[in-house]
Amino acid sequence: MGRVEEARVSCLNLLTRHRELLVSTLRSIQCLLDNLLASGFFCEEDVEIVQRTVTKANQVRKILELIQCKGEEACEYFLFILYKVRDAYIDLQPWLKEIDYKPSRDIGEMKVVNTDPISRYSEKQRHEMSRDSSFIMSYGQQDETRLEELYTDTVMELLNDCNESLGFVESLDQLLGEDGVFNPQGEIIYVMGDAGVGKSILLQKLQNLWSKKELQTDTIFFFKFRCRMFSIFKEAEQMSLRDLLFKYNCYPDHDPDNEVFDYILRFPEKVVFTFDGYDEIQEDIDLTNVPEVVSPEDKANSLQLLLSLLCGKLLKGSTKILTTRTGIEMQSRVIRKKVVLRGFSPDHLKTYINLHFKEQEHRDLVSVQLDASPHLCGLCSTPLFCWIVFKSFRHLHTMHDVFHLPETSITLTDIFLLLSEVFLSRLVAPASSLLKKSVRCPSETFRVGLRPLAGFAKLALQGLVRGSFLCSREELSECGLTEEDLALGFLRPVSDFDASEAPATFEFIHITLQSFLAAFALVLDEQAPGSSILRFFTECSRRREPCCLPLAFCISSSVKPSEKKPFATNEHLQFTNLFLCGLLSKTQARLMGQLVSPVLLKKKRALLKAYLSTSVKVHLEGLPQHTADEGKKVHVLPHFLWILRCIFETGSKDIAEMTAKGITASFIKLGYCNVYSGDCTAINFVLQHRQKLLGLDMDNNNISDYGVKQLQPSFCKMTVVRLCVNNLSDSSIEVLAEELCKHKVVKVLGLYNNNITDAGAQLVAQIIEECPQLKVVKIGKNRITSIGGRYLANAVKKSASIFDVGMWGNRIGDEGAQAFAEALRSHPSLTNLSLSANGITSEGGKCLAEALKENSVLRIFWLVQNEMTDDAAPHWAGLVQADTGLSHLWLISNRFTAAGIQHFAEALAFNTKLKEICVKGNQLSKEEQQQFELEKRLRFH
Ligand SMILES: Nc1ncnc2c1ncn2[C@@H]1O[C@H](COP(=O)(O)OP(=O)(O)OP(=O)(O)O)[C@@H](O)[C@H]1O
Repeated sequence: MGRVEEARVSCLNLLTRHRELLVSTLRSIQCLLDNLLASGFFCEEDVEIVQRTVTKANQVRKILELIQCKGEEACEYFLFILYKVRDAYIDLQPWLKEIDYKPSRDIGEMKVVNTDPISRYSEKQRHEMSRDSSFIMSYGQQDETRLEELYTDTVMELLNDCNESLGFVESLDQLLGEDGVFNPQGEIIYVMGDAGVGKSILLQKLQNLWSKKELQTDTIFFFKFRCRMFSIFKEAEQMSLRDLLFKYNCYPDHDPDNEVFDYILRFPEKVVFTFDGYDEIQEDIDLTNVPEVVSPEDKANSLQLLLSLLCGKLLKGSTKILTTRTGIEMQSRVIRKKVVLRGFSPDHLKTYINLHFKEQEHRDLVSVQLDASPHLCGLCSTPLFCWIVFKSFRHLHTMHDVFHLPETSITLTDIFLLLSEVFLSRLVAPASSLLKKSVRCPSETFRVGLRPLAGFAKLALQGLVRGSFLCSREELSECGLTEEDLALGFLRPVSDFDASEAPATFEFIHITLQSFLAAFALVLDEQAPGSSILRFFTECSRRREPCCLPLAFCISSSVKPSEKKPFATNEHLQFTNLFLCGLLSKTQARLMGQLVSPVLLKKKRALLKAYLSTSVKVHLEGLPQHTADEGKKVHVLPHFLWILRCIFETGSKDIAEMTAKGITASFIKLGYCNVYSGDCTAINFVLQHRQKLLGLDMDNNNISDYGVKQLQPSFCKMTVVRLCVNNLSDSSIEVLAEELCKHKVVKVLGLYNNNITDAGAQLVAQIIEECPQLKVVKIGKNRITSIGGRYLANAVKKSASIFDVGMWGNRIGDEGAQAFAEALRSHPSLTNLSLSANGITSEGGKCLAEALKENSVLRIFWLVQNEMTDDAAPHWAGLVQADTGLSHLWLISNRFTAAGIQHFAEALAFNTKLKEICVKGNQLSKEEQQQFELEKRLRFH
């Protein structure tokens, strides 16, 4: 008997032998019946017989009975269905594997149609998601762009739980994968980013890829939610998990036995959720009395369901991507990995220009204008602002033939005025092509559009005061807005899950636009007392702790949120303040003077000026200061940055001058303040008025080369320039070298963890050589090889001021080490040097040890994570024995064995100055390590 024949025989037998298993496990009966009928193994009557049988188990028994009567081929086809429709018969897959089921050639050619509810539901989701995600949101339903025609990658950085960089995400697949997971027990992929940086678009792209099966994942269900949607559900409305998934997302058709939901509960790892805009959850939900949801059947408040999903009380193991504005904190224990979006890099920006403008002429025009303005480039690194600028450029260019982007000091207010002008220009749009080349006159456009503009502004302000991003038709008409006004583009409808009626709920196309319009309302309001323009300043200046209460509540039910507004984030209010400053600036006086009484405008401007002139001083005085080597040092809060942004927006030199005077500290720490390149113009705007020298620590921000260019005029007074972890390339170092070498006041230069190569290292070497006060240089974790290492070592050799050099995590190798050895021989000032993680072997190590014997100044030396072996050990032991003055020697994680380490142990007896020598992480057993520690202790005490 041939193999095929054998297999056939075994199929029939198999069904008999494993009948019990099949009866107890088989689900999705309908799919079996559909295929057996379509293939002709069953007739209509067979199907009816099965369907007439009452319980599922009996239905399976009946099918088996019938199929076995039909013979071997039918039995094999039956198995083939189980094999082909994997998702529906997932429980039987291990069994098929165990019996080593392989379809015969004949059967393998037969058709199997997947009519299983689970697969159908997945297909339905893919279909709907493809439809919903294919276009970038429609602005005023006037122009839609296909996602794939405009989507451009952005910079995505992985962070650990302490917000330290773990590198960059290279592809969207990687976002879902294991890279950067710092807490495997955590459930949430936490994506943070500033306003308009592209969080929603990123999710949309993921959804689109999944819908086309182009995302590397074996998940079969995808549920997308916008967090602000949870405000649509009435507080009193109780719903179950099933409702949330099916009623408010996508309904499974033809699923009489609830197989889809059962499947989701059984295999949560097959489900992806995206929750967009955690920061947008509204504030007035009282969580205190809501019970924790742990059962998928229980009804609960929708927000409670959301929180239970997020922290894994429901559907544990499902993939959850949550986006939020930067600054909203969440407990690390529920976070699996953290990603921060940094916007467009210069290369991304180029790609985006090419996608956005089809005409080469426009591409060239925009590129030239951008190249001329690093400030504009900085703003355009935020995709939303970039989109507005480009869209306005295109629109105004077509309408008026010639249009240039605003040049030097374009502000965010300018950008949103431009967007409003584009929207309002629809009211004055030329009817004939003759008028097409009309002269652009923004004030006329705003004057004509004042009624709807004032209406939208009022609506925006009302929403902000209420803490709401959504508005109803009634609210629209209360603000005097008509159906036609909707077509201007400021608002878009929100799906309220009842497609049968005209949309009843609307939202502004972007929250930042709502903030802008709210500021407009504050300026336009002639009734309220002038001082009411400052209402949001007062609210924002109150210091808040980062909020993570809702999830604390989820993790431990004993924690009760004490604050009434647990989700509050005030960023949209900060934006309103910023736009207020812009609208009241002198630059906009002509435009605004046409819309509001000039007297009132003047009064409001005076109030604002008085407030801003003192606010930095007041803010700084309220912060703890301490005195360090560099003088009075203060670590500011992000609110400080907002004040600077506001001051820049006013464009007032007077205010900037007063602010600069108000900074009494000589060292400001702006680390982890979320400074992005566009902010550097604001910082520079104030700092250029400062007379005295200043240290500025801007480590761990998102400054990039554009930002450094913006700061150029301020470097002349900077004694401390700390720009670690800021995505800088060599072109930033060019700017620094030019300025720092010219002014020679710099004492500390921090460039750790950027993208500096040998060319940049050569420029840093120049700074070391030419700046006589420079003491500290941190340039670790860049891309410096032996070439750059040599430049730096030669510069260090010549410098008489430098005492601390950090080179950790480059690739200078033995050649670089040898150059440093030369520099170290009797160096007069260097006391602290790190050459850790630089690929240095025994060869380089020996040179360093020998050179150090002639140096009595160096105190601390780091050679951690290199590749030295035992043959270098006697040289280091010799150094220890020479008792040069070295107090700390770190040789952790090299390749010394116990034999090598023995040299150190012996040398210790001759040393009087060493306070620490650490050799952990070498090739020592636990006992050998303990022995060394013991000998160390004997010597040190
Ligand atoms: N990767 C991208 N490629 C092309 N355009 C983008 C990209 N990201 C964002 N945009 C543009 O910027 C606009 C705003 O982006 P998005 O709504 O995703 O920002 P966001 O980070 O969610 O902002 P917010 O926090 O204020 O809600 C988009 O409508 C789109 O025009």
